[in-house]
Order: sequence, then C-alpha cells, then structure tokens
Amino acid sequence: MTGRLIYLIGPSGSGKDSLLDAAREALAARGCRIVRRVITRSAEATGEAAQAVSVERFEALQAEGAFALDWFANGLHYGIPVEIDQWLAEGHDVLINGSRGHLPQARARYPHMSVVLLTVDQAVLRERLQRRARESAEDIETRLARNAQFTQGLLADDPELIVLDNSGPLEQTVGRLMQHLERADACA
Ligand SMILES: Nc1ncnc2c1ncn2[C@@H]1O[C@H](COP(=O)(O)OP(=O)(O)O)[C@@H](O)[C@H]1O
Ligand SMILES: O=P(O)(O)OC[C@H]1O[C@H](OP(=O)(O)OP(=O)(O)O)[C@H](O)[C@@H]1O
Repeated sequence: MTGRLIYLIGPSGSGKDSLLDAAREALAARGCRIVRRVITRSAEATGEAAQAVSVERFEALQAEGAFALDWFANGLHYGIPVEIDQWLAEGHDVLINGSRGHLPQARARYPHMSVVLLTVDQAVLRERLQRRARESAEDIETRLARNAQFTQGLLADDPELIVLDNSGPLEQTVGRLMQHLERADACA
C-alpha cells in the first residue's frame, strides 16, 4: 500500500512551520511522517525543522539525487530528501512544507498528492513576519509582494485544494488539519 503525500503551502509567515510543530505528536500518533527540509539558510534561522547547508553542499546533494523535490525561492535553495519515496512506498503518509511556486512540478511527480493551503489575513501576516523578525524589513516586503502572484490562481488551478485559515489560534488550525486528514482518510 502506498502512502499519501500531503503538500502544505501558504505565504511566508502564515504558520506552516508552527503548524507542523504543533501537530507533530498528533501526526506521529497517526503514523504520518514530517520530513526535515534541507535549506541554504543559516543554522540559527533554520531551527529543528530544517537542515542548514551551504549552496555548494546543496548542489552536490542535488547532483547525487538526494532530493525528491527541490526549488529556489526567496533567494534560498530548498530540498525535500528523497527518503520520502521510501516512506511512501512503505505505506506511510508524509507531510511536507512545500512551495506554491513549485506546485506544478510537485503535482507532476506526485499526481495523487493532497494540497493544503494555509491562509492568513494580509494585515495579520505582515504583523507576524515583523514579530518573527527573521528577515530584514525589505525582505519581509518582498515576501508579502510574492503572495500577490499566487492568491488568485491556486484555487482555480486545483479545485480539490484544502484551505485552512490560520488567522485564529494555532490550536484551532491543528484541530482542523487533523479533522481534514481523518476525512481524507490520510495518516490512518
Ligand atoms: N495561529 C497563530 N497565531 C499567532 N501567531 C502565529 C500563529 N501561527 C504562527 N504564528 C507565528 O507567526 C510567525 C510565522 O510563523 P511560521 O510558522 O514561521 O510561518 P511559516 O513557516 O509559514 O513561514 C511565527 O512567529 C509564529 O510564532
Ligand atoms: O513558493 P512559495 O510558496 O512562496 O514558497 C517558497 C518557499 O518559502 C517557504 O519557505 P520558508 O520556510 O523559507 O519560508 P517561510 O518559513 O518564511 O514561509 C516555503 O516553504 C517555500 O520553501
């Protein structure tokens, strides 16, 4: 039996990492795995949810075929380790922190993946990015501007997309994510 890939997307600052962290135990209890991304960001800024590497190391890993999916966005390289294919083949569902820009390529490789879009009001988003204080003010504006190109097209392109609003308390969003996975019979 093959597991299902759940591709979590949403604007920078919408809460993807927070949601994955908060739902980690509940997901593990349902046999759903979360993969650790490889990112060319500093170790301090990647945290536990990602492995920080240099651009040279990233390119070497890419050349070795170490990534199932990889993309470049916000001036950074992101890689999803190829071990997810083994997990899926073993029947585990796998949740990944994906990219809206890379959605067509991800869909081409995993046609049956389920896409979950995390949304947040734009004003709340700006506030959260500023409070997180990971990027410079200029980079925050660039990330907010990047959203504009995605907001319209996503739903039209993928009518089965699941939309989760994270403008309220995180626990509520965790609850909704778990409800969706139950309904979708994923991570069972
Ligand atoms: N539901 C929420 N309510 C309040 N703050 C939140 C919520 N979800 C996330 N945050 C905060 O918003 C900021 C961005 O969240 P993060 O998980 O880093 O987003 P992303 O991974 O999508 O960029 C963080 O400072 C996080 O603590
Ligand atoms: O095509 P997009 O949907 O804009 O996504 C581009 C990248 O930005 C996010 O990563 P990252 O963790 O660096 O950003 P964030 O934590 O600030 O969201 C997301 O997870 C993608 O890797």
